[in-house]
Order: sequence, then C-alpha cells, then structure tokens
Amino acid sequence: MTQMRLVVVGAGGRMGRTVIRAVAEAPDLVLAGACEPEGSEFVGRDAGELAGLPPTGITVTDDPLAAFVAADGVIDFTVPAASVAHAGLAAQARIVHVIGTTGFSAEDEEKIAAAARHAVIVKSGNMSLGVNLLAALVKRVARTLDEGFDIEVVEMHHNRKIDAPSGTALLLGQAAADGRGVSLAENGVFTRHGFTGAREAGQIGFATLRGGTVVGEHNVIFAGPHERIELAHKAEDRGIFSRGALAAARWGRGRKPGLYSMADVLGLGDF
Ligand SMILES: NC(=O)C1=CN([C@@H]2O[C@H](COP(=O)(O)OP(=O)(O)OC[C@H]3O[C@@H](n4cnc5c(N)ncnc54)[C@H](OP(=O)(O)O)[C@@H]3O)[C@@H](O)[C@H]2O)C=CC1
Ligand SMILES: O=C(O)C1=N[C@H](C(=O)O)C[C@H](O)C1
Repeated sequence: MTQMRLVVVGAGGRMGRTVIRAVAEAPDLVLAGACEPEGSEFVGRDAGELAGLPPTGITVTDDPLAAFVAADGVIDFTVPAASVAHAGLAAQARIVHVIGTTGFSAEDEEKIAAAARHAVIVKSGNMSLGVNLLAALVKRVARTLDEGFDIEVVEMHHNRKIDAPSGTALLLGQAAADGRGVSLAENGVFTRHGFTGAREAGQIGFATLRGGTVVGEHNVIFAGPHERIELAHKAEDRGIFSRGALAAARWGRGRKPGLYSMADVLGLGDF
C-alpha cells in the first residue's frame, strides 16, 4: 500500500510536535500538511523545524481544507471548537479524522457524531494502549463488585491543561458506569466543597489535581468495606499518545464511515 498522507492540526502544540516526530519515524506514513489557527506565530514556519527536526518542506498553514483535500488522514489534538470544525472539513475531504482533543460539550459530541455519518472518525480521550486496557479492566471490576464498593477516579496533569476532569478520567468513569450498568450523567460527582453530607452509594466521584509537568496519571479506586482495589496508569512520555493516534489513522484507512474508539482499534471490545 502507498504511504498514508497525514495532516497534523495544532502542529505547534505539545501533542502536535510529538505527532510530527512520530510521523517522521514511520516509513509507511508521510507528513502532507500542518495547520495552526489564523494569526498563530507558527503559520509559515517549516513543520519539521517546529518539532525539532530537519526541514520537511511542509509549511504550516491556516487553511485546513486545502491541506485535507491533499491527504488521507488528519491527526487532531487541538481544542473542542477546532476539532468540531475539522470534523466537518474532514468529512468533506473524505479523509480519516483521528480526534484526541478533550473537553467537548454534549453539543460538540452531537456535531462530531453527525460528521461521522460521512467520515471515518476515531475519537478517544486517551490514545494509549495502557489506558484503554485499563478502561477494559475497570469495566470488568465494576461489573463484578456491587455498590458496597465506592468508585472514585483521581487524575493529575501538568499545569498547562485547560479542561477538567481529563478526557481519560471521563473515559474511565464511563467504563465504570458501563460495568455497573448505570448512567454516568446521573451518578457522576464532579465537585465536592463545604458541608457535602455523607457519600451516597452508587456515586462515581472525580478528583482533579494540576501541577508541574506531569504528563498524565489516573487512579480508579474501588473502596469497599475494609478493603480497597486501585487500578492505575502513569503516562511517562507523550509518545504513547502519538503512537496510538497513528495506529488509529492506519486502522481507519478504507473503513466505512462511523464514529470509532481506541477500543475498536485495539480490538478490546469483548475484553
Ligand atoms: N487523547 C489523548 O490521548 C490525548 C489528548 N490530549 C488532548 O489534546 C489536546 C491538545 O493538548 P496539547 O497538545 O497538550 O495542547 P496545546 O495547547 O499544547 O496544543 C493545542 C494546539 O492546538 C492549536 N489550535 C487551536 N485552535 C486551532 C485551530 N483552529 N486549528 C489548528 N490548531 C489549533 C493551538 O494553537 P494556539 O496555541 O496558537 O491557539 C495549539 O498549538 C487537549 O485537549 C488534550 O487534553 C493530549 C494528550 C493526549
Ligand atoms: O492534556 C493532556 O496533557 C492530556 N490530555 C488527555 C486527557 O484529558 O485525558 C490525555 C492525557 O492524559 C494527557
């Protein structure tokens, strides 16, 4: 098969630069475009140089559609409004859209699902193998234990992160809710402050920590009578996310339109 041509949007971001380096290392992939928003200081710069590599000949542009029509896929770690707009453009260009962005509203999710009627979209709050395996384990444990075990999801990230709780925490909370056969919207508790009263059975709690340069740490705690089970993942390098995103792009090539997850890519559906 010919090399897969990929566009990286958010090319100047922490993840954008990591993805550009990962594409440069993959013989079956080629960087076909790089985008940043209008007015960004990175527009007009060489994408390779942005990522600390030799020049690639790909100049960062603020015209995503022009980049998408000349590509097979787009890797998107940006912000929710941008990813929603990119989903429409990727559907127009009929290319695979891999979305790693987090912090979407329910309305954003609906727009992405609508775009997926015409395009292959792979979307996940965490692209790493480890976290998706963890989610499968959390679902299994939640299915096994009853409400006598309180579920709490604790996450810590670097001090530049702008959304909370993390997409991964939500993914893990959803896995716990699915395992228990309940709705996360109805049972999730996202803030506690002041005189809260005792914890209600069945709640799925979230706690958010921010500081320093932490790449991403997640703990799912099942706290029961006189015993506690803790399942954890610690990300040590953003390369785990870019590797997953590239695997998703390869997997999506030639597939029928739809909204897919990393569990689909990794074959974890029946785990
Ligand atoms: N699913 C996963 O596995 C992972 C998800 N993430 C998520 O990815 C997202 C990005 O994270 P991170 O790289 O750390 O954040 P950064 O802030 O470092 O990067 C975001 C980039 O997106 C750019 N951007 C904003 N709007 C547009 C647009 N319209 N078109 C093109 N680019 C745009 C920003 O440009 P500017 O600064 O000029 O506005 C910036 O360069 C977050 O939502 C994060 O939670 C992160 C890691 C892993
Ligand atoms: O913003 C980040 O950095 C990360 N975001 C994702 C999330 O919200 O879970 C994934 C990873 O933990 C890093």
